[in-house]
Amino acid sequence: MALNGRPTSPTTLNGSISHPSQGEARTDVLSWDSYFMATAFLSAMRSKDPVTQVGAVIVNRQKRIVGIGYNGMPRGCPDDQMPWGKGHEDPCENKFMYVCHAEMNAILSKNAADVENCTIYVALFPCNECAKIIIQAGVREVVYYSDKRNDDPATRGSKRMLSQAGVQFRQFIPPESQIVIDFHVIDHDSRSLTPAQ
Ligand SMILES: O=c1ccn([C@H]2C[C@H](O)[C@@H](COP(=O)(O)O)O2)c(=O)[nH]1
Repeated sequence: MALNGRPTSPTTLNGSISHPSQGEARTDVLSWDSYFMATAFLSAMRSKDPVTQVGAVIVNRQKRIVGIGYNGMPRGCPDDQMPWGKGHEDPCENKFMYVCHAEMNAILSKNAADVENCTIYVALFPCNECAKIIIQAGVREVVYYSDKRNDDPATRGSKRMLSQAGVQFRQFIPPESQIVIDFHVIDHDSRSLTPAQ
């Protein structure tokens, strides 16, 4: 079964289809791209933004995660005391004045000396301000999921800068329609992640 060319069966923690016998390695595991993009979306689930939740994950050349973030208020600015709307005539009453973007948070949270030559996985194509930070940090590749703002000046400017700076960008096309973590089907008592049969 396929939907828009994609398989419809969800990828679950135990793998979706094959059940190799013991002694054989599982083969239908998540690809690296799916793994990191799913992690970016998991991070986005922490965002308090009521409209758009963005997650970002930075991965080095050894496939290690060296930074992760989501869009949110700056440290020390309480979420419940900051504005989350965007329709106020006073810019200081709109979220845009304050929210730190996911990409910036991922870069600033790095647990490595730097993020030179890393890849950043992002739920949404980075805006122009994030592109500046990505370029200046030495990130060499952007993998994005949504390009829904491709007509916005912020996205057009971003693509212009990334292209000029030699930062590659490509869209992630998910090979699976879902990645499911269903705690109810995970067998607590088993040493494998295979649900109880
Ligand atoms: O590259 C980006 C662009 C935007 N964000 C964040 C900033 C805001 O919290 C939302 C966008 O809000 P809208 O109400 O959808 O305009 O997304 C980001 O983290 N990275």
